[in-house]
Amino acid sequence: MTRLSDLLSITAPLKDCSVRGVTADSRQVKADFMFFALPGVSFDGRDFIPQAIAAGASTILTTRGAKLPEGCPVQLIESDDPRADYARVAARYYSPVPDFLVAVTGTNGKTSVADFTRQIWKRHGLISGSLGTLGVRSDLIQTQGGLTTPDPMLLHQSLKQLAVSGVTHCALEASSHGLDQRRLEGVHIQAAAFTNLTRDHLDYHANEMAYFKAKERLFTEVMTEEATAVINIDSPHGQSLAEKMKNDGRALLTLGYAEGSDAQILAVTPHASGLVARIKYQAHEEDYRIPLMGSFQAENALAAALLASTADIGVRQCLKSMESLRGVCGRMQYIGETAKGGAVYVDFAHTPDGLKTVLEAASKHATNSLDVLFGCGGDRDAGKRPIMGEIAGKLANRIYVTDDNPRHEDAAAIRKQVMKGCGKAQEISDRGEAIHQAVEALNDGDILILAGKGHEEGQIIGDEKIAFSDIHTAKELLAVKELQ
Ligand SMILES: CC(=O)N[C@H]1[C@@H](OP(=O)(O)OP(=O)(O)OC[C@H]2O[C@@H](n3ccc(=O)[nH]c3=O)[C@H](O)[C@@H]2O)O[C@H](CO)[C@@H](O)[C@@H]1O[C@H](C)C(=O)N[C@@H](C)C(=O)N[C@H](CCC(=O)O)C(=O)O
Ligand SMILES: Nc1ncnc2c1ncn2[C@@H]1O[C@H](COP(=O)(O)OP(=O)(O)OP(=O)(O)O)[C@@H](O)[C@H]1O
Ligand SMILES: N[C@H](CCC[C@H](N)C(=O)O)C(=O)O
Ligand SMILES: [Mg+2]
Repeated sequence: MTRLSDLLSITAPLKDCSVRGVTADSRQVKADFMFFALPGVSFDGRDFIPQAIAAGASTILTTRGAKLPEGCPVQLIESDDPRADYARVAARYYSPVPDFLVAVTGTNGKTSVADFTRQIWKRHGLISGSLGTLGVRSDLIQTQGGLTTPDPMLLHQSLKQLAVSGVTHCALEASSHGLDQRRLEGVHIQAAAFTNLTRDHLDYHANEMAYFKAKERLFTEVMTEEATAVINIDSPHGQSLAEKMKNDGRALLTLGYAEGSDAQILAVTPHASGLVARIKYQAHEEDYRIPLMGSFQAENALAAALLASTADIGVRQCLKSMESLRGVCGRMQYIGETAKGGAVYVDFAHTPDGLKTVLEAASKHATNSLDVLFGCGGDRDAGKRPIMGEIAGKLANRIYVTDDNPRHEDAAAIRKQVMKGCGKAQEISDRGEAIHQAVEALNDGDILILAGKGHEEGQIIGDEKIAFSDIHTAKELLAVKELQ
């Protein structure tokens, strides 16, 4: 039985009591629960304090200045940072967790790096897992994802489930929302990686600097003092973060094309079935055959190798393991070829830089036309839409603008904003129909990238999620057999 004193330090007038559950959602409260009343984006959790009390909450933790009804027997705890307290309490509520936890942040590449890190550990005989956009992944557990960095209670519940199943090493994705909302406070992060930072989520963060500052928290406030920072220094933000880590005397491993990186990429040569990356580490140069499509994957694989090495494995051994990596679901995933010889890939590019990166990478493999099909999600950064249109206009030949997850926005209005950037595109609202037309148009040597939805198995329209998958749709069109 959990006691309040197991979850936080209590001093008079607070009294110890049993806690039968912890939640930040009044609708989940039951007798003897601890309720965290958090001001949010759509609601203010403090408005639901009466409901939580009626449902049986025995303790409420919220912002300073909150008042409970006169004579109410419920204990009130005031806090300067109730979200951080919520996460720390969640961490104490669920144990054990895997012994060695690392996290990955950055605009693009988090899922890929987390998954590759899990794979490299496995290769070295460790029982490993990953947790993020794809959900929870280990040899024994596979659950669908919701948020990239889940709500603290779900996060710690998942970490416990992994630990109980034997997982000792786990890589987590740290989203900017998650870091800003303190979802990772209380997680014992022993190494953290930074991939890159480009435009995204400016609907949520005030500007790019605020977006970066949220990501930076992983290194300056969340990871442990002794943790190693693994930083791709090819972007200005990566450079400045690495500088900061150095000045603060933190353990640091840098990577990238940049001269002076601890692990420097000297060249990446694409091949029909993958890449050859020439990497310099401690004055020694070596070619690694990485069986992944898209030259950007060399950076992700290298970040994963360095991150995995922080668990006391030699860097060189981890670098060698890049040669047995498998692609990640929905990230530059090869689906198949049409009868005429056009190749189809599904990718999760949903940011301007992601789209540019994937199209540039694919152009190295296309001997004929490079085609792209994409849309933009609703209730997300609208400013990126015309920019993505422009990028497609510059880098692709046939362009199909279609619906992504419109959520609560007018899908036609979203498409119009994308089309502003690329007049030459065909606009086809129905995504299934658009994929059909795009596949039909392929000729020998063409490459088609279906971008933006990757692994997703649904399309969110309003509050509804209808079953839809780019992967299944394309496989059906190409008559590729599903392995299940
Ligand atoms: C903008 C955002 O990030 N919102 C997240 C946040 O919601 P919030 O705290 O603002 O919640 P709110 O709905 O305003 O409600 C405030 C409080 O009142 C409570 N409440 C509400 C109603 C009620 O009846 N009773 C009650 O107690 C809520 O539980 C909450 O504690 O905290 C919630 C609980 O953890 C999340 O579910 C919710 O994610 C929403 C659904 C979401 O779509 N988030 C996306 C944008 C997100 O987080 N994405 C990132 C980025 C991915 C990437 O890098 O690309 C991710 O990590 O996935
Ligand atoms: N290192 C990279 N640099 C630029 N673009 C990348 C990189 N890695 C992946 N991408 C692009 O971003 C897409 C998403 O990759 P991934 O899922 O690994 O990123 P993520 O950061 O986890 O995304 P999310 O924020 O949605 O969780 C890929 O499908 C690819 O198009
Ligand atoms: N983690 C990203 C995924 C976006 C995927 C894209 N399909 C969309 O819906 O915009 C987000 O929540 O912004
Ligand atoms: Mg992700």
